[in-house]
Amino acid sequence: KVTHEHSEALNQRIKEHLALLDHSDPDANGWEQITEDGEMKVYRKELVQDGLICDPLKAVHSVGLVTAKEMCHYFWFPDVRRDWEETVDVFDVLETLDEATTINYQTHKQVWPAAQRDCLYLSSMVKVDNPPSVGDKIPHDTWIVCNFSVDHPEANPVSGCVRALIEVALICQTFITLPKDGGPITRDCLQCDIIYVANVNPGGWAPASVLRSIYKREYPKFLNRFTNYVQQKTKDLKLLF
Ligand SMILES: CCCCCc1ccc(-c2ccc(S(=O)(=O)CCO)cc2)cc1[C@H]1C[C@H]1c1ccccn1
Repeated sequence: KVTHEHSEALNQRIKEHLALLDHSDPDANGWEQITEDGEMKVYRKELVQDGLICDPLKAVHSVGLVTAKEMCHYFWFPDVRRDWEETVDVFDVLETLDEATTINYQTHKQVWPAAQRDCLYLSSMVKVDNPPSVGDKIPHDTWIVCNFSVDHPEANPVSGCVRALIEVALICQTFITLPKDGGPITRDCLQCDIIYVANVNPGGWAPASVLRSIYKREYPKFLNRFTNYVQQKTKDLKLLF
């Protein structure tokens, strides 16, 4: 459905990201694993575009106690961004396009010797109907948050920042194990499978070694911090499907 000027672009990106749900073996087609921490595996590809390091990043994870909608809600919801995002300085919502779509401006903490980066992007949370089912597991629900760079007339960029371009998706699927005793579904029955992809173009020069070490350090940290945040935030709340 078209509700705003970016609807077509958003629907196109969602379609492309959902292709990841075929759970094609991440170890295949060129992905190199850079970290493994329990259920979380982080992969990258080495990609240089116009002399800039644009390594695509992909992480797969599986966490208990939360639903796909809860994970995507807290990833999308602007009001809680500061609770879990620690590499961002300025964060503003420039425009709210509908109840699940905003246009955000943010600056990232500078990483010496590179110039500080900022991002201007659309962020939308969408429920995926009839997702491609994977193997024998049938997901209870599938949600996606898509963050991708757009222009906006009201962006008032922080001077000195280099504009980074992002293409990010968080795809979450809830799997429920019904309790043996036929009782109500509790958080212990939940398993949320996550696929996170991030394509960040730094927008200007940054030393390859610095960028690659940031990515290797920051993405696993962010995924652990964010998933722990959602488990804590939801532990005493009603399950949100
Ligand atoms: C010299 C550094 C050049 C690149 C800087 C940069 C820009 C944007 C981003 C980024 C932008 C959005 C997202 S998100 O998933 O949509 C959530 C919303 O914030 C995520 C990461 C990352 C980085 C790189 C720091 C690197 C880095 C990696 C994970 C976390 C933080 N920083």
